[in-house]
Amino acid sequence: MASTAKSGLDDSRRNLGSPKLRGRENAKDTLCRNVTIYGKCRYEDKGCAFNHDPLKLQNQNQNDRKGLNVDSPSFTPTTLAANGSTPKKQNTISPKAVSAAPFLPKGPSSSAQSARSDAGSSEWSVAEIQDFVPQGFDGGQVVPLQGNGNGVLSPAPPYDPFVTQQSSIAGGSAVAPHPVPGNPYSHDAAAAVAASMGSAFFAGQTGFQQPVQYHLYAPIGPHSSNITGYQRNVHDLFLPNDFREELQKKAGATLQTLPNSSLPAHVDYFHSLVPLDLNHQKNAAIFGFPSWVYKAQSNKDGNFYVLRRLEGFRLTNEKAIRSVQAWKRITNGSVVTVHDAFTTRVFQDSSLIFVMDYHPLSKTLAEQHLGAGNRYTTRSNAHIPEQIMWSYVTQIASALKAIHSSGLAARVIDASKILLTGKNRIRLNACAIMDVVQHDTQRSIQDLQLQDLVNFGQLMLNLGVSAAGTIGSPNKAMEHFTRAYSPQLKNSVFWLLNGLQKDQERSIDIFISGISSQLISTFDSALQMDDQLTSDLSRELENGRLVRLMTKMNFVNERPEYEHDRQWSENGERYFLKLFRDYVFHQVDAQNNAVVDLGHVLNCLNKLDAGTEEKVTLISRDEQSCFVVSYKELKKALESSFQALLKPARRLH
Ligand SMILES: Nc1ncnc2c1ncn2[C@@H]1O[C@H](COP(=O)(O)OP(=O)(O)OP(=O)(O)O)[C@@H](O)[C@H]1O
Repeated sequence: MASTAKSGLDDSRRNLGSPKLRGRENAKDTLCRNVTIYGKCRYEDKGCAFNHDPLKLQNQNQNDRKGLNVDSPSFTPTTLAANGSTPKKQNTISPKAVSAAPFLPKGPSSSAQSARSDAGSSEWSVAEIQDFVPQGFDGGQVVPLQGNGNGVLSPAPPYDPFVTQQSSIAGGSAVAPHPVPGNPYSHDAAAAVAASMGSAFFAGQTGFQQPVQYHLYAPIGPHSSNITGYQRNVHDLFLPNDFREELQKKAGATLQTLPNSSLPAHVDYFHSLVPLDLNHQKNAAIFGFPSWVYKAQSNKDGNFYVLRRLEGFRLTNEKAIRSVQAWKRITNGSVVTVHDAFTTRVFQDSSLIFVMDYHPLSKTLAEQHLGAGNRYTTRSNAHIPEQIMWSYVTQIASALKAIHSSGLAARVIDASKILLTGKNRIRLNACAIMDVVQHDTQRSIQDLQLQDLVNFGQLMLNLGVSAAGTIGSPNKAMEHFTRAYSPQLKNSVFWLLNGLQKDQERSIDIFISGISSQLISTFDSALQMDDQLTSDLSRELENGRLVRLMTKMNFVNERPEYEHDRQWSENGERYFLKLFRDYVFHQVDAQNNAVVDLGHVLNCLNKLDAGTEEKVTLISRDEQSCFVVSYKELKKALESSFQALLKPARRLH
């Protein structure tokens, strides 16, 4: 870190956002952005005023900085008292009297060890904070994230994070594949890091070392589109839009409330009931009692559940409701989990309530494919493709396998009681209910399980012929199904439909063995989906890290309670952090327009998080002071300031 007053200002300021001084006369000192992004500039010989030789520019920058860098002899940081007392306050910021310099300037060769011991002597000690020690990585794998990170302005229009993918690609994205001088993400930097750590790192393979090199964006595959680095854009850094939208809508639905509702305020340990039924006409065809479905929040854990109410049910046998215990143990991806069951009189009748998992914005298969309800389905039923039929078959088979092997039977396999909770993701929704309401059935469990298989076949048949409208006889339906689907699917469904014939042994296990080849392909689709989600998740991982970093910065910057405490806000580490905040977020272009460049922000924050040796020139708002600090020093400053906040006893007053 170095500071200087006006003397060396003009040279260093060229790289920063002062509109007054960043005119075209300085363009020769600025690397042309076309060179950065495309490797060359078409207008190099046609009057482009910017610099086209990165090497020359780098040398020149190094020469320029000699008078204004961490090695500047004029810089003498005032060390703080060894006993940790408050350092003396200074009236002005001058290179000789800047009062809070906890870290001594380091050359690139200084070791992490010595940096720690130096820092340890001051009030702002960060001895407990580990220096960033870069670990080896394959720089060739990394697509560098590089916006306008060095503060250089170029003739290209500023990067607009809100542009669409196509226009961003055409106009040059904020993400460029070419390494720039001093870029820690480049292959060269990686090689230098590896070299500085010695060959032992590679030869010895000492294993994974901490802290990890976690500031690099390593795109996690598989990558379906074959695009090159410069075509990547800001959308690649976040969840895909449609996925994000889906999650946000689901979150919105989960939090939806119903003001002035006539429903009871509390049902046992639940409150905030919102009805999910689409129609007011209830039929009792399935359970023998009219049923109502509500979303509700639990008092116990704050989570949202679905309450299915069976109106007018009178519990006569305690054992009946205890049968739900066995259902609570069924955890299967294709079954809506049952949590509890109880009776209540808060609806002014005797009602039986089942507590189930809530899956926001789900529809029933009947609503999706059979035209039931009118909220979602306005068009005629579409033919369900064979792949989707197999996906449904696989999921229901999986659900039945879990249920039957627990000695239970689903008893209701009906399109209106199967939930579609995501793209082609279905779950059996009415489990456990029949075991309570028809507890004293005379049918054996084997019989009920065989009936499950028949109901399963009937459901698939109904779904398969839904596009053909009402088909009179079962034979006609089978004919239609035979024409519409492959022999393997037809045979599987017909095998299920014959379930009650005693000519051969039947069970869900036998059925599953029969469709094993389809299971494998559905399993593969599920794995691919899993890969896709992992890849999407990894993008948010980096964003989460940067949010934490920005939170830290904002905790430290410009705290109102320290407004008049010069030790805190206008001197030393906090002052650099404040200027750094301006450097990251508040730059303006030559026309005094705000630079809205997400690439620049991410670039700076990642370098800060990694604590790179790269230096950045910070200028005060009144343009009276200028500092050259490395990201490593900024990182230390941020950490020590944050640690100081966490230790009230050590605060300066
Ligand atoms: N566990 C759940 N999570 C989220 N939504 C659910 C859940 N269970 C049911 N729903 C929704 O509640 C609504 C009503 O469900 P219900 O099972 O009563 O279907 P229905 O079409 O009204 O059938 P019926 O005419 O037999 O009552 C459906 O839109 C369904 O998507």
